Amino acid sequence: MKQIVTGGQMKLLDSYTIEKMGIPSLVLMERAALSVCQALREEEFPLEKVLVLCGTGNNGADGVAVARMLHAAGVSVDICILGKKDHYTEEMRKQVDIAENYHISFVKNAVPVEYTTIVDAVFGVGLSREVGGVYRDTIEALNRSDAKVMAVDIPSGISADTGKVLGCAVKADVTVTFAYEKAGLLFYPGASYARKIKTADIGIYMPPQNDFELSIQSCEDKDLFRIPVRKPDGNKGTFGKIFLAAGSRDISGAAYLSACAALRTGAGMIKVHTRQENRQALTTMLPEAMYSFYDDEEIEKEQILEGLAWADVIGVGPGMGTGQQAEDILYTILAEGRKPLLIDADGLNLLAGRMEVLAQYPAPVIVTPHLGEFSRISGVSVEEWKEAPLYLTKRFAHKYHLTVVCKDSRTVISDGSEEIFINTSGNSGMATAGSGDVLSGILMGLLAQGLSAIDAASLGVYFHGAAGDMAAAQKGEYSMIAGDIITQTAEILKKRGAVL
Ligand SMILES: NC(=O)C1=CN([C@@H]2O[C@H](COP(=O)(O)OP(=O)(O)OC[C@H]3O[C@@H](n4cnc5c(N)ncnc54)[C@H](OP(=O)(O)O)[C@@H]3O)[C@@H](O)[C@H]2O)[C@@H](O)CC1
Ligand SMILES: [K+]
Repeated sequence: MKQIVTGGQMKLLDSYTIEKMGIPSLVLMERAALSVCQALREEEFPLEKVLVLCGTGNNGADGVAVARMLHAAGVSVDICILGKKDHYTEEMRKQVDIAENYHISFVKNAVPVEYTTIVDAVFGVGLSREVGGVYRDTIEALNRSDAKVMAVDIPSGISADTGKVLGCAVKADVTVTFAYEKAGLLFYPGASYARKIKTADIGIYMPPQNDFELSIQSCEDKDLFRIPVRKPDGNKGTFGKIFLAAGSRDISGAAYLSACAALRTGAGMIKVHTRQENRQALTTMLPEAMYSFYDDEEIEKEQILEGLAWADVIGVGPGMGTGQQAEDILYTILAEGRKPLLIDADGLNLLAGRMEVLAQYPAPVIVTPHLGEFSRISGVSVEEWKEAPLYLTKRFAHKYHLTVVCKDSRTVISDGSEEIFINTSGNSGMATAGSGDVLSGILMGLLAQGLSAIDAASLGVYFHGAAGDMAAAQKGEYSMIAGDIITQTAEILKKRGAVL
């Protein structure tokens, strides 16, 4: 698991390290600048003629230190400072004094096209408002040049908290970020502006007890090993039983993908409750599942109650439609279910405006809305969510005691506690029909094997994205389809099994 921070949190960690631990600010800065110089070499930046563009804060001071190190190594480098002298931080003043002692060239109006490499040290985590005036003109000229661009800490103009472009922003080729990745480097469009991210250890201290309102985490490949080990003496019951209400008249694809993904993730058994018309298709495509069917007459409440009593995990929604029967099934499950419950797709649309009914549910509930559905069930507009994705997801999860998987290019997962997750696996090829049904199946499969709701959700979303990345590597982002994600799920679990 990787720790991610907001801009504000990073500033607190900087101050804590300097004031409480006693490491001088200039020492941190020296390490920061060294890591940028090292990355310039590792990434083979063309260092024939380098421009370091600096702001007046400590990001600018990092830049001046980088220029000094390049100069000392014999590189031809110019420093251009945007902003007034009286705005310099103490560190910036100091770095400029040192650079002057080295007789480094300072230029007033840099022309970006004249350089082979540009180091962007205009704004870091201290960016506080829209970028305009000379800053905007210079950043736009930089983006038009052919120079290779290295961003110091974060591309200038990107919000460290949301990844939004504040007015305009530097398009970097590589970003060296200090101590921890900033949330704004993960969320889009920030992630596209940062391109390749390298995280440098500069000696920042993370106190064991901090007062952060949010502890932001991001899963990594090694977290896949937290998928439960398979007991050699286990039987079908050991690996969990799922009751899934899915599909509607002649719509069987979503039910198939979800049920298949749950079984491929390792669930012991699944029973699908669906419309009579799907019988032939589903029993042919997935004979491994069990089924109960309903028709026009009634939703077969007895069969639902039997399924709910039998199952360890309940799922509702994929391809179910929003008609009266779907609503009756959902509300039967909400009234009678006693096991962890996953609500997806149409199940969520049926809940819009009535979220309080979930408060009575006696076991953990996971909801998996995409951003549009989240907006419908929470009343938060998509634009509002983009301004504060972490806070708004957490607030909603906390209000209704849910585990929320808010699906977007960077899915956010929260159970309302201070620990919140941003997912970084996956690709645009996964924006394909049925991909969400596969995710719901994976989450049910992990719940069935005993993971808690937040572990199943955070790990399952990462797992789904990792399988999607493998599918894209094989089929390409254009051509991959949801079934390919299930195939690759199996490949990942095969490797996981082989390590045991
Ligand atoms: N010792 C440390 O703390 C360490 C810090 N480190 C580095 O410091 C960075 C953080 O430094 P920081 O806090 O000084 O903020 P920074 O990002 O330079 O920007 C603030 C400046 O920008 C200005 N400004 C803001 N928005 C603006 C706008 N839209 N348009 C115009 N101006 C705008 C703002 O001006 P003001 O608001 O005061 O007018 C202020 O002058 C961090 O990212 C890392 O690189 C590392 O070296 C490790 C050790
Ligand atoms: K920067």
